[in-house]
Amino acid sequence: MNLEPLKIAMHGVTGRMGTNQHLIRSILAIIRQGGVQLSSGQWQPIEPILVGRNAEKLKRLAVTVATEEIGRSIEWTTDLDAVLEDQSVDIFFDASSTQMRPELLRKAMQQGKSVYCEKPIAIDPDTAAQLAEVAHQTGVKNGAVQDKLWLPGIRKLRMLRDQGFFGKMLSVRGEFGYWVFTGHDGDQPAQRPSWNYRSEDGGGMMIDMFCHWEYLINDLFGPVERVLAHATTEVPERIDESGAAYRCTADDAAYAIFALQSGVTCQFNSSWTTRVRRDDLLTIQVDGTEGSAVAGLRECWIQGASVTPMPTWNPDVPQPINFYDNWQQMPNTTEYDNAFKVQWELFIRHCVGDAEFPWTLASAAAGVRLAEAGARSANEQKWISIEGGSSNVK
Ligand SMILES: NC(=O)C1=CN([C@@H]2O[C@H](COP(=O)(O)OP(=O)(O)OC[C@H]3O[C@@H](n4cnc5c(N)ncnc54)[C@H](OP(=O)(O)O)[C@@H]3O)[C@@H](O)[C@H]2O)C=CC1
Ligand SMILES: O=C1CO[C@H](CO)[C@@H](O)[C@@H]1O
Repeated sequence: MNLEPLKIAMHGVTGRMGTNQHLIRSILAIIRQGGVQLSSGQWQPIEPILVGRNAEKLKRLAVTVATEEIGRSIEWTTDLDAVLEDQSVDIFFDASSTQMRPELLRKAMQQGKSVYCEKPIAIDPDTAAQLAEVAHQTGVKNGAVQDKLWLPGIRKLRMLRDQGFFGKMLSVRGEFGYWVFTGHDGDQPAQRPSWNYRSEDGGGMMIDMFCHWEYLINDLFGPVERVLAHATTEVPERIDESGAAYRCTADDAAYAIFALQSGVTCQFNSSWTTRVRRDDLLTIQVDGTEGSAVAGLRECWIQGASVTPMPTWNPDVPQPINFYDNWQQMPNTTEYDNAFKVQWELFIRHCVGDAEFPWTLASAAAGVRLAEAGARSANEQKWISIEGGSSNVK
C-alpha cells in the first residue's frame, strides 16, 4: 500500500540556504530517490509547497529548478497566512531571516503543524525558550537544523572518540572562518548577505556560529560549563547587495574559550576576516594522551602517540621536521550523504512516528543561550557560567 505524501511548506526557500541546502540538496533529492525509506522498508513520499514574498523567485524555483531536478514543477504561493492555516500542510519549515522565525513557528505550531527550521531559532534566549515552551504545550513534532553533526569530518571524529583513540581527552581547538569580501574589491562582491553584518537585522558571528558550537561541542565532548569570549567588528563598513555602503554593527569575529564540565578546554576562533591557511574552512583539533586528530568538513587526519615526532626549539636552524608528516588521513568507509538531507530524512521519519529526533527547539534554545552568554562575556569582560551546563536535552 502506498503511503500518503507528507506536505511540507517551505518558507525562506529563495535564500541561500533555503534554495541550495534545503530545496535542491534535501527535499528535491529526497523526491528524486522516491521519498524517505522507513524502518519497515516502505517509502514515505513528500510534497513541498514553496512560500515567500517574491513571486518571480518562487516561480523559478518551483518550475525551472524543480523541473531540472525532478522532471516536474511543484506548488508555490505568496500567501503565507493561507499556508499557515492550510490543514493539508503537515510540516512548516522556515529558513528565512532569523528575526521572522519565532512568530511564524509559533503560528504554525498553534495550527498543529510539525515545525522544522534553520538556526538560530531566535536571536535572544527568552524568545527561544518561549518557542520551546509552545512546542511542549502544543505537543507538535519540532526540530532545528544542526547540520554539522552529520558532516563526514565530524562523523569521523565521533568514531575516534567512541573507539577510545584519544586516550584521555585534553583539549579541543576549532578554527572557523575565511575572508568574506567586503564589496570594496572591484569585481569581487561579498559572498554573504549584508544582514549578516548588521546586528539590528539578526546578524553577527556569535549568534550565527555559537549555536553550531553548542550542539557540536555538546555532542562530541560534553556540556559547556562556562565561556570566556571576545568579539569584535573588524571591518566597519561593507557594500550591500544594491552596491551601497553600510555600517557594520555586528561582530564579524569572535574568539572564545569554552570550559567543559568534563574538564576539557575547547577554544574556538570564528572569523569572517581571516585568510585560510589550514586544511579546511572549519578544522577541529582534538588532543589526547594517546593521539590527536584534526577534522575538516569532510576529512580527518590522525597522529597516534607512537608516531608523534619530538620537536626541539631551535630558531637558529631551519625547522628539520615537516609537521604535516606523520599524520594519517582516515579512509571513507561509508557513504556520506549531504548533512542537511540526512537530518531532513530523520525529521520526516520522526513526523511519521518512525524515529526519535532529539534535535528539538528546546535543544536549539541551548545554542541561543550560549550565544547570549558569549555576548555577555565579551561585554562584561569576564567568564560567564552556563546555568546547569549547556545541553542538548529535549
Ligand atoms: N545551517 C547553516 O549552515 C546555515 C544557516 N543559516 C541560517 O539560515 C537562515 C537564512 O540565511 P541565508 O540563506 O544565508 O539568508 P538569505 O539572506 O540568503 O535568505 C533570506 C531568506 O529570507 C527571506 N526573507 C528575508 N526577509 C524577509 C521578509 N521580510 N519577508 C519574507 N521573506 C523574507 C528571503 O526572501 P527573499 O528572497 O524574498 O528576499 C530569503 O528567502 C538564517 O537564519 C541563517 O542563520 C545561514 C547559513 C548557514
Ligand atoms: O554553518 C555555517 C557555515 O558558515 C556560515 C558562516 O560563514 C554560517 O552562516 C553557517 O551557519
